[in-house]
Amino acid sequence: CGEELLCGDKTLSLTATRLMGVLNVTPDSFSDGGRNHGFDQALSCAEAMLAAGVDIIDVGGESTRPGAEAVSLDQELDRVVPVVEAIKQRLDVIVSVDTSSAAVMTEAAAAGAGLINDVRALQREGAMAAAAASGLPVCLMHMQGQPVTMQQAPSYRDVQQEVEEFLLQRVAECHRAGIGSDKLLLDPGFGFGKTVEHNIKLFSQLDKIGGLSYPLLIGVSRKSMIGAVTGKDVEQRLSGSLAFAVLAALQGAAIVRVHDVDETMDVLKVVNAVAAAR
Ligand SMILES: Nc1nc2[nH]c(SCCc3ccc(S(N)(=O)=O)cc3)nc2c(=O)[nH]1
Repeated sequence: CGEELLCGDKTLSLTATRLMGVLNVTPDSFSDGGRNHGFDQALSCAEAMLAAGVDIIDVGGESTRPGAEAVSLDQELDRVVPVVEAIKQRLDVIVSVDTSSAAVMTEAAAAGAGLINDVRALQREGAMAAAAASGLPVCLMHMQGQPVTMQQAPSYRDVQQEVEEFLLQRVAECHRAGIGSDKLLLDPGFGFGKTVEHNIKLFSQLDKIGGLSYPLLIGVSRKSMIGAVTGKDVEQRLSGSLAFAVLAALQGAAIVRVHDVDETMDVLKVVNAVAAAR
């Protein structure tokens, strides 16, 4: 895959595994017990993440955890756009917008977002055109079903093959819309319509998806697959999350998406230092 990603007015070097910090601006985000990230809290959180060394801050206004209800477009716009704008104006960091809605992509791009992170891989009405018009790089993620029901009965013939086929299909659609390969990242979507077994199997074969020669974005931080393996609940999943971050980086992930940025930054510095010495 290319060595650099053009993210609006900033470039992201992909020669080492990069860090994306999660900034939930939803009242019921899954990992912080619903502590409502108001505007001021969001900004100070963003500052702290930048101080920790994150390369990207991912701003999401729709909770897409299992069982999450849909959010209105206006709610999402009100939550996301002011935060993207403020971070862009005050901090020197790439802002990604975690959205599936065309209008949020357009508004966030105008407000300075440098990356579109769509858990629905541009399948919503108008999303493909909005992403193409923004000129921004896009992360295409696999999800089976929709958040409200996706964990009820996930099933695959061959999870790795089906996720790969889906992502390649979305890549072809992007090419048809004029979004070049240099603007695409792929993501298997851990926890999005998959059992723990599906997630672990998928994780063990990351190199096969990475072999598609697109940069991979990996998001397993604090997810239930860690809980299943360690027996720990969501506040106690730091060690498990760090282990998965190391394993993702060792398998060539371009970006890891995490909540615990301080700790993961140190882990990636160690992994990248050893990788660079090879
Ligand atoms: N590209 C990308 N964007 C993402 N945005 C999110 S939000 C997480 C929603 C969630 C929470 C918890 C579980 S669970 N049941 O596995 O613990 C699943 C999904 N995640 C990702 C991800 O991975 N990639």
